[in-house]
Parts: sequence; structure tokens; C-alpha cells
Amino acid sequence: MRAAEQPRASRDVPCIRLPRGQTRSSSHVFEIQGVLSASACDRARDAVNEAFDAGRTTDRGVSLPTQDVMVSSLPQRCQDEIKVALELAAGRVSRELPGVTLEFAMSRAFVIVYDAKRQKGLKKHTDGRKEGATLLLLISKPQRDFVGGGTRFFPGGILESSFDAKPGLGSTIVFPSDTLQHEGLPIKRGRRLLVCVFATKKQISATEEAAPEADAIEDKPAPILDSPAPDISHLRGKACDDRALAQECACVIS
Ligand SMILES: O=C(O)CCC(=O)C(=O)O
Ligand SMILES: [Fe+2]
Repeated sequence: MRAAEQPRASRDVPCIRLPRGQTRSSSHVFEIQGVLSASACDRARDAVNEAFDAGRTTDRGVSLPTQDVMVSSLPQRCQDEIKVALELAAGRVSRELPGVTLEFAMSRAFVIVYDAKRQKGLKKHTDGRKEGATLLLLISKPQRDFVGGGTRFFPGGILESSFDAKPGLGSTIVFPSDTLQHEGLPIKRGRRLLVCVFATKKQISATEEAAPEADAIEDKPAPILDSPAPDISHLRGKACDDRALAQECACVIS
């Protein structure tokens, strides 16, 4: 990693609970701002566009019509920068939810490509990773690279209305994968690129929790969420290569 891209401590990274202004929201949606620099985002965006245009895409093998680019197919520098950014975001969220960390495998991270001339958005669904969290990192810039888009959440509580997350370039949103319905709002122009990884929740002891920050960034699995998880295994898709991948890729259409 170059000197200019050194990770910051997670405590220095702004983290906002969504929807804004509702301190007691039960939705567990967080926006962690500025975890990937603008130059690193642009590098990743260019590499993803190149892969996408060359047809180096995959799908999740289930009913959602996404065309994704695997992070593992990007140049090593982009992979390293994205890994640090996701770990920083995960570490920051863990500070909000003590006692829990998230584990995620970078080998399974992918970039969702929305294109105004092709797939513009994603209909309402929940993600398949049971009791896990979804991390979405925006690597193309609103208004410059695309217009429209955003993630709409449907908390489902009697008094809770839907709300939208529209993070800026290099920011990440984190939310419970299997309990919170959401959709990708359609874009009107350009390409909206989102790095996506599904993480597993892990309980940690007080001793582990007290470990130094540097460990958390370099070695520790990333952090979070504590929502109850309904059993939705009967609804999952079945087309990914291995069982674990199929489970985390599968999205449930509501
Ligand atoms: O487009 C978005 O903001 C949401 C993406 C999403 O929900 C997914 O890829 O599973
Ligand atoms: Fe999703």
C-alpha cells in the first residue's frame, strides 16, 4: 500500500445511524463516511468499467438480475485498497455494537454494476446471509458518474416508514442482510458501482474486544449487527458453486 492510502483508525471515521435524526431507530443501518479515498475510488471504478465492458462479469446465480465484477479480478492495488476500506467500515460499526464482530471473505466480494442502458436498479428483497450484515461501498460518484440511485430500506415496524441511504463517493452502508428489506433505486444516467460483501456475525469476548485497534484492522474479522433472524432457508436460491456462496448470494424476492 502507498503512503497516501494508509488506513485511519476506525474511531476517526464518521459513522451515522440511518435514518438521520432518529436516534432510537430499530433498523441498524449505518453510513460510514469516507473509508476509500477519491483517487482509490476512481482507480477501482476504471478497473470495474474495463472488466464490465470486456464481459468479465458474473451473476449471483439466483433470481436477481445483477451483472457483477468480482473484486478478485481487479488489479491487486484496487483489491488491497478495497479490503482496507471495508475493514475500516466494519471496525467503525463494531464500535457502535459492542460484543460483536463481522467476518467476511474478500474472495467473495463483488462489484454491482448498474448501467442506465441495462440494469438500472434492483427490486425489493432481503439478502441471503443468515444473521449477517451486508456492506455496500460506493465507488462511482453521484452526479458525475451517475444520476439517481440509492438504497431504499423498509424497516417493517408499524410506525416506521421507508427511508433512503445515499452515501457519497467512498462511503459505506452496513445493514442486517436477512431481516431488512431493501431495494436499489433506479439510476437515470451513467453507472452506479457498489462493492458488496456479505459478512457473518460473530460474538466476541470482553478480552478480544479490548485488543488494540491495529489488530482489528489488519487481522481481525470485521464487526456487527444484532437483529433477530427468521428462518428463510426454504426461500433461498440454488445456483452458486458451493453451499456457502449460494447462501450468501441468494436474495429473497418479496
Ligand atoms: O443498489 C443498492 O443500493 C442495493 C444493492 C443490493 O441490495 C444488493 O446488491 O443485494
Ligand atoms: Fe441486497
